[in-house]
Amino acid sequence: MAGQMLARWLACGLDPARVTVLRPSGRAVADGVRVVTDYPASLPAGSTVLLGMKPYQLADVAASLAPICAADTRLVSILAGTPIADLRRHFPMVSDIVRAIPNLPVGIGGGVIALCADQATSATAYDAVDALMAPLGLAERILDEGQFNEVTALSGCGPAFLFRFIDAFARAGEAIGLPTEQAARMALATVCGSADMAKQAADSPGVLADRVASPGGMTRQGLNVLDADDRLLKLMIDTLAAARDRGEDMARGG
Ligand SMILES: NC(=O)C1=CN([C@@H]2O[C@H](COP(=O)(O)OP(=O)(O)OC[C@H]3O[C@@H](n4cnc5c(N)ncnc54)[C@H](O)[C@@H]3O)[C@@H](O)[C@H]2O)C=CC1
Ligand SMILES: O=C(O)[C@@H]1CCC=N1
Repeated sequence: MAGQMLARWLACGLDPARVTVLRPSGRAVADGVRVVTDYPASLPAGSTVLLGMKPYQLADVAASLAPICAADTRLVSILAGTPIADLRRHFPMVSDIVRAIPNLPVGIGGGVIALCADQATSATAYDAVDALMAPLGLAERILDEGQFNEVTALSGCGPAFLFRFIDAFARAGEAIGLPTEQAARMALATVCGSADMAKQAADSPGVLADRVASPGGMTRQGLNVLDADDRLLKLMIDTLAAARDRGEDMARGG
């Protein structure tokens, strides 16, 4: 995930010489970006540190990273299910901490980045992190951190659910008799065109769906299947709730 963010920042003109990536593998990241496998003795003044490892690694990483952070270090965490209070416990010397949840399309500038900060983080630092996210896509401030697992389920995990939908849509086309490749191509183009249209339309997607349906026609018959007993809605609610609940487990150390 962090690699996608960095790729977009670099594509938008970030000077690679200003970036250092710490990754145990030491594998190169991008031209001009320094990769290290161990922590430096100190961080440059006013550094912004992006935590992009797995959530369960927080304590291990903090044990080495916290001692080299200073009061002017700015910390941005993308660790799912990891509350700001946990970050504060592991990085007591850092005052500016922003919790963020990006999603994978940030790599092409079409992402969604949820942001949250507590009262200890300065407005200037929060604004700066918000501005940093601007080239990645839509940055949304979440006022109540208690909703962060819900947000993560919707926008952080969302691309996976939508990719699964596109795949199922294409396979359904194949199942009713279309050639595999053609069904995949047409399904994806239909999703992209519909998403673009929904973005530009004054009406909600719910209204647009009804507009496709000619009275007594084919679309209505299909919508009746999706709508019966709120089948699709219930499936989406169950999907997001399961993802949200996992975030709550992770916040409890599970
Ligand atoms: N995959 C996604 O769409 C999203 C992921 N996240 C969060 O991003 C984080 C990473 O997830 P992914 O990118 O999916 O996993 P990943 O396995 O692709 O990336 C993990 C990264 O951590 C680095 N790493 C491993 N051990 C480390 C250590 N000891 N110190 C420093 N770096 C270390 C690895 O080099 C690797 O680049 C997680 O905390 C996840 O919750 C948040 C939003 C969306
Ligand atoms: O699966 C996960 O836990 C992370 C959080 C959002 C997307 N990937």
